[in-house]
Amino acid sequence: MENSVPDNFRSPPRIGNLISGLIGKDQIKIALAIGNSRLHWGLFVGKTLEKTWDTEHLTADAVSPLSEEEKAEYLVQIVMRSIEEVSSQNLLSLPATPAFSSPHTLSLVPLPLIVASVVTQQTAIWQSYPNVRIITLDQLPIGGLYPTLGIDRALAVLGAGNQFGWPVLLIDAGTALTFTGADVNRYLVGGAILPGLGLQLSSLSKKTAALPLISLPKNLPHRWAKDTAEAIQSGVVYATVAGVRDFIEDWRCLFPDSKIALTGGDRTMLLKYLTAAFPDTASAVIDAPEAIFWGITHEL
Ligand SMILES: Nc1ncnc2c1ncn2[C@@H]1O[C@H](COP(=O)(O)OP(=O)(O)O)[C@@H](O)[C@H]1O
Ligand SMILES: CC(C)(COP(=O)(O)O)[C@@H](O)C(=O)NCCC(=O)O
Ligand SMILES: [K+]
Repeated sequence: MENSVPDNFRSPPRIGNLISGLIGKDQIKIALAIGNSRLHWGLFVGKTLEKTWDTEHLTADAVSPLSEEEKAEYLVQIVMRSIEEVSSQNLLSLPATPAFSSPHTLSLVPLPLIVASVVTQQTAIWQSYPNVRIITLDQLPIGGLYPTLGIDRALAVLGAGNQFGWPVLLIDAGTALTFTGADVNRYLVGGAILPGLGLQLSSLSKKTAALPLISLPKNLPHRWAKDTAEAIQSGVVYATVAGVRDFIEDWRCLFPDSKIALTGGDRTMLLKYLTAAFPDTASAVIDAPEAIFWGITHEL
């Protein structure tokens, strides 16, 4: 996705026929969950989540020179271009009807956008979108939230609880690795935050003279490494899975029948390591890539 003002910014955007037909019907809503690494998009038709995808953050430099009107136009175009990109990959499994051929100018009919963000600078950019709603903690049907809790954590635990049942522990393997647990009354029990797998690796290389930037291993590595890259992988992976296991097992002592759901960009790798190291613990974990969007469903 473009990160600067597109060349053809002032030209009318091209719209897929399918989508343009649905716009007039007021059925499509776009959810944008802004994490610390990237933007997470969800396309809803009615209350059904049809598609999710990720893109990069927008840069403030691309947006700040624009007037308010231009910002609005630019953001509408960003949304539509993004949808076009994913829709060319077989976006909507909806039946096409003749009504879908009616032309719309998107700048006149911006799709409703619902934003949940933990990145203030990115929130500020999206506030210029003409038809935006920003979800805040006080709107969520979940008790015991503290004021600085990340909206991503609150929505994802809500979504996982609604989908799988309560109590629930939601583990988000994103930029940060977070645990968020709620009881049978949809009341926040509490949680924890540590650096995510990617962040552990990048911070080691950024804050040391000798350590290179290493990527995550494809599988559970050897624990007792004899070169630097493998030593970093071992340290990060074994310490993280041990910690994750400890949080899960402690939660299961408190709530033996609880569901445990895993989301976030590193969830597949984390689950692979956990499965190899602690199969019993891992077998209780449910893959839930869309947890935050299930939480947003409630807000549509
Ligand atoms: N295509 C990708 N781009 C960026 N990060 C990715 C990608 N695929 C997997 N990841 C992993 O996802 C992690 C970030 O998780 P994500 O849930 O996207 O973060 P956030 O919600 O905090 O923006 C990174 O640490 C990285 O290892
Ligand atoms: C903990 C987080 C940084 C996680 O963000 P993410 O990794 O999903 O981008 C975010 O939820 C946040 O800024 N939380 C505020 C502090 C709290 O939840 O207590
Ligand atoms: K996240």
